[in-house]
Amino acid sequence: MKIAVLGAGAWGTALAVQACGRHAVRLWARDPQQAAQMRSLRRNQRYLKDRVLPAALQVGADLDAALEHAAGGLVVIATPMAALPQMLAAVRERLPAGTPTLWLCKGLQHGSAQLAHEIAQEVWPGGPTGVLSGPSFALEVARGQPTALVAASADPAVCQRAVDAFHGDGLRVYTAGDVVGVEVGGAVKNVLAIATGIADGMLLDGADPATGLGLNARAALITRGLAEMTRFGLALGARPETFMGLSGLGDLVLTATGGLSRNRQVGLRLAQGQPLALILVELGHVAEGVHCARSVAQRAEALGVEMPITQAVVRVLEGRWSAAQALEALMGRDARPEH
Ligand SMILES: NC(=O)C1=CN([C@@H]2O[C@H](COP(=O)(O)OP(=O)(O)OC[C@H]3O[C@@H](n4cnc5c(N)ncnc54)[C@H](O)[C@@H]3O)[C@@H](O)[C@H]2O)C=CC1
Ligand SMILES: O=C(CO)COP(=O)(O)O
Repeated sequence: MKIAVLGAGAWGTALAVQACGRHAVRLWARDPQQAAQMRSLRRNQRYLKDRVLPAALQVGADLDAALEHAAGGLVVIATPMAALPQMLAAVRERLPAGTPTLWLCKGLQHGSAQLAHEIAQEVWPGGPTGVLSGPSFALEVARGQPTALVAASADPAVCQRAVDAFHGDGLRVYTAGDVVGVEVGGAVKNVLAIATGIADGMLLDGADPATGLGLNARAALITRGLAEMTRFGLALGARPETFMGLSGLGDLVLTATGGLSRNRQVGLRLAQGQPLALILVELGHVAEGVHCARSVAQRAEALGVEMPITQAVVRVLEGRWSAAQALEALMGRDARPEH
């Protein structure tokens, strides 16, 4: 199969590397200098430096050439959420016959608070599109470590194309029809990973500094966070079982507890009092939870859905609350039935 991966960050590079053993893969980087460096060093020095790029992987900065390569095969949009509308518009314009297209980004659009498939409905109505999500740190996939993903689309043929492209060689690709649920899981888990990072980074008198507020607190945040994610998703029309799957509980556990998570790292450093702007510069990668926390909170509020952990993360990100104030607010809420 001919595959174009649009976006040469950590995740796009990892999936391109994974697929190029069996398919003709072309990886598009928006920066010509980065593309040239990747071709000469056979490494993505900026975003995924630990993995040598296989000789078979083509890398370039010509978007037209990448899309032409993928005609009739598969397009994978691997940019952050912010670039999704322009990427979808490019695919629609340059591949008018319609080539199956998946996005990997996890979030809600800043401002409009739209999920990815809602953007696609506007930019490319009826296009053969879907989402590929699930618990997957790029570095582990690039190293060939076992990983399970889920491809979701209203069109089963798009899911099948994702399976044909990526299933095998250490990757399992499950399929689903619940696009809303899969996208909500991927977006909200990033916000919750910031929350657990904050909790794990806080210092409490008499507690082990290595575990911050403690393991009990972390488990409570993950569980109550899952309840928030599920409430929000159900209000948007998702199916409850999706939140027990790879893109819900699976990705939440990975990102909230895994040291490789950028969103978790943001939380850990916020708890130490570091300024957000500095954290983001030093991170050098996108942390989607930072960009979408406010959109999640706004959309939840409009739907009448309570998301107290998300609200607390928004206030900490915006500098309106310290980590200690967020803790006090969450622990001070009235008692209630669990379900
Ligand atoms: N890194 C990971 O382990 C995983 C990441 N994701 C999601 O995939 C998306 C991309 O993440 P990463 O590759 O890790 O990010 P990254 O920060 O490593 O790289 C982002 C890439 O997108 C490019 N980019 C940024 N703005 C762009 C624009 N306007 N137009 C074109 N390209 C643009 C950058 O040049 C860079 O190549 C995010 O939504 C992330 O949440 C999903 C699963 C795993
Ligand atoms: O989505 C991811 C893993 O599934 C990556 O999470 P981070 O963006 O927090 O690193």
